[in-house]
Order: sequence, then C-alpha cells, then structure tokens
Amino acid sequence: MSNVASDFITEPNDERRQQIAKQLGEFIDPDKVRIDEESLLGHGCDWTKLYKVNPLAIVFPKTVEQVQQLVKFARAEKIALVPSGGRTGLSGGAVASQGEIVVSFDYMNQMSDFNPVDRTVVCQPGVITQQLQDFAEEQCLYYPVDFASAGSSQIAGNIATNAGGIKVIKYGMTRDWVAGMKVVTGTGELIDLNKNLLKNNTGYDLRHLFAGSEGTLGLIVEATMRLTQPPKDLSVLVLGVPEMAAIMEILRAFQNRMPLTAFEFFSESGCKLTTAHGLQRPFETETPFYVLIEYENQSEQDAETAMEVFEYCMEQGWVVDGVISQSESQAENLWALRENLGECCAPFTPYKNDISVTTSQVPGFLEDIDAVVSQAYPDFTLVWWGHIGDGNLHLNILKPEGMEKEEFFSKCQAVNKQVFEIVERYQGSISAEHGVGLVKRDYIQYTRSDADVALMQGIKKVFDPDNIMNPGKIFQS
Ligand SMILES: O=C(O)CC[C@@H](O)C(=O)O
Ligand SMILES: [Zn+2]
Repeated sequence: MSNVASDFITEPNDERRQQIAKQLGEFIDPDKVRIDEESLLGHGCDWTKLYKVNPLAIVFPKTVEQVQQLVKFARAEKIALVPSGGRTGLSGGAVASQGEIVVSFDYMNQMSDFNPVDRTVVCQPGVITQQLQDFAEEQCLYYPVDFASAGSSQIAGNIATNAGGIKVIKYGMTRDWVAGMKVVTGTGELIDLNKNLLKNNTGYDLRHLFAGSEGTLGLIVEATMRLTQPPKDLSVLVLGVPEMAAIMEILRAFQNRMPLTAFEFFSESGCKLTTAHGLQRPFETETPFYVLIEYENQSEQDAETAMEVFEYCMEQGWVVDGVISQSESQAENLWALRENLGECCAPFTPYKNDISVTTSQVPGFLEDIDAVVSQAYPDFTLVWWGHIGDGNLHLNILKPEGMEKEEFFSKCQAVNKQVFEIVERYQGSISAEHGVGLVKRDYIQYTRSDADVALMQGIKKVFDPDNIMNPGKIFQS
C-alpha cells in the first residue's frame, strides 16, 4: 500500500531519535517522550494495520502550553505531527510512517467544570468516550454518541473523525455535541471556538471545520461536550427480512408511528459469524437480512404500537419472524448480534468499506454493490451490516482461508473502482463515518469535487502554513 506523501519525509535512525528525544525533553517531561520500539510501533498506527509504521518519537504532553511548544518546535524543525487518540480508527488517519512525531493525549484525560444548567462538561482531549458516558450517567444525564469502540476511543479523536455510531438516527454525530473547543493550530496559536454558546451567529463557525478534520488543521486540546436527558426503558426488536427492498418500508412504517433511537441491520452471513462466537440466533427462521430497532418503551401504549407495526410488517410480507426484548439483558444480547460483528470479522482479515447514500436509496445501492463484488469474486464471503436508518452501510469482505493477505487486498482493491463508481452514481459517500485518512484518500474524488478538495487544501494552508499537521491524510498536501 502507498504511504503518506509529506514534504518532510525522513527515515529516522537511532541517533536522530536520541537527539530529538533530548530536544523534546526540554519542554515535555522526559519520561513522556518515548522512542522505544514498543511505543513507536504501538502508538504509530491505528486499527488498520495496513501501513509501515515508522514514527520519529512519541510524546505525551500534559498541558496545553506543552502542546503549543511542541507545535512551534515541529514548525521550526520541519517535522510533521500525527495526533493520536484511542487509535481505533479504520482509515489510517493516525498512522505515522514517515518519521513524524506522534502526539498522544493519553495523559490529558480529565473532565472538569460540569455545568448542570448548560448540561456541559469540559473534557481534555484524551477523555475516553465511555468515561464521558459514565460521567453523564452519574449526573442522571446522557452522552448519546455510542459505538463498539467507546471503551478506547478518545473525545478529540471522535471530534477529529466526527464519529457517528449506532444512535445517529436520533442524536446525530459527534459534531452535534460539541459546545466549544480549544485548538492549537499549525502555527502554535491557541484558539477558543464558540465558547460553549448555544446561539452565536458571528460569522463562520470554525468549530465545525475541526469535526472531521482528522488532525490536518490543528490539535484539539479541549472540548466542552453537551449532555442530554437519558432515554427511558429502551426495548429492542429484531426482525427477519427476506427482501432488502422491504427494509425501507419497515423503517417508514415504524417512523410513522413512533420515534426510534436506532435502526440497524446485518446480513445472515454476519449472523452466522456472531452465532459461531457463542451468541444465540434471534429466532429459528433464517433470513438474508435482519433489522434491529430500538425505541423507548415507556407505556403500554408504546408496547402496543410497536406490536401493531410489527404485525402490519408481517402481513405485508416484509418481515417473516421477529423477537422483542423482555428485559435489559435480552436487549443487550440482541444488540451484541449487531455490535460484535466488527470483532467477529477481525480474524478473517476483512477488507472494509464504510459507505453511504440517502436512506431511501439503500436497497438498490446495496444490491448493485453486492452484485459487482459477488460477480468479480464469487468465492468471497460478503458481510453486510450498518446504520441503515442513516443510509450507512459497512461491507466487510472476508479473506478466504489460505489466500495471502497481499493477494486478497489487491483483488479487493481491483473491484474498488467499480464499487466507488456506484457510490458516485448514487451521489453517495466513500466514507460515511470512518473518515478518509490514508485508506480512502486516493478515492476522494468519487465523493468530493476537485473544487471541494482545492478549497480544503486552501483551508489547511491557512491553519497550517507549514504543512506539519498530519500531512497526506484526507488529501495530498
Ligand atoms: O468494522 C467495521 O467495518 C465497522 C465498525 C463500526 O463502525 C460498526 O458500526 O460496527
Ligand atoms: Zn459503524
């Protein structure tokens, strides 16, 4: 796979590392500068594991001032910086393969200044998503952005990738929960964006440029996150769906009658994987697809409405079997059928895709892509799942046993062009929620126009004139 194209490509050796560590140790605690192999390899990559990992050093700043000094140092020395959060990304956004300094926020992980009226809490960049969720719960509130890697992903990384997950249909993406943020730009300047205001129409909202910026504009050093009222008495329904086309009818039928907190799906190939890992099938009947619906079940009326819609879907032939959770633990088990899919695919070295279209177009889009990939490689197993209520599909192609990883990936890449042409035809996105990083960078033109990319490159130059902020990610810079 190709690696980062940067102005400052270096192939660090031990001597250079020692020298840089000494210089960094002048303004960052020396024990928070690491150049040992384990740290370099561990902190120089994310979950993609596709790229050469070769950082110059790993630093763990503890204060905003240290971050500013670091940026000024990097600027003077012409060394690129790669921000590192929980490194759970799937697009290579946190990969350091060309002698960059990795900036880890593991030691800036405190929360402060909870405001119960504004319902906000100030987070240092390294606060773990789960830590924020737990804190909110202790205050009888709720942080709603949720996904399988919530136990490791960090808030600044979530903002930098505008993380989505399983509740977007009701609560939106990470950007919707950022009340304010402090950022150190590529010049070392500290800027304070939006100051937590709800209403602030004073020109461009720069906060939103940082959501999805993947570290290319600056380092997020603080974020004030909003919390909300927790949902009550969540129930989960899993339905067996014989035809993809029916899924949107099911969505419409439910949404016409009741608000949903999640509308997810997975394929039978996915169900086989999770059940092979010890989970129970939702019901006996096997169907090509399963829908998982979550809603607030606060009264008998809610339960009756859900049952009525379910029966209506059965009468229409859109659904052939189904189950409704009767307890919290049953709801969790049903969720596991969907949430454990990424983990269950991992041993098969999957080739991943994270794509989206407008929700109503999902069935045709999925069928077209499935046909192209299955025709090219009839022996490959395709596992589909995703946040179908948001139009977001995850396609994992499993590597056949015995096939070399390189051969498998190059075969998958060969079919990429056709897949992305379909995405372009549907005016969809080549990356719905996992970001662009390195993995999707060379395909960005299927979703963003040349004019878009040129404007993004121009914006980067304003925030980062020396191109030291995660260069080569999202687009060539
Ligand atoms: O592993 C994947 O392909 C998707 C991961 C995550 O976004 C999910 O929704 O499970
Ligand atoms: Zn997802």
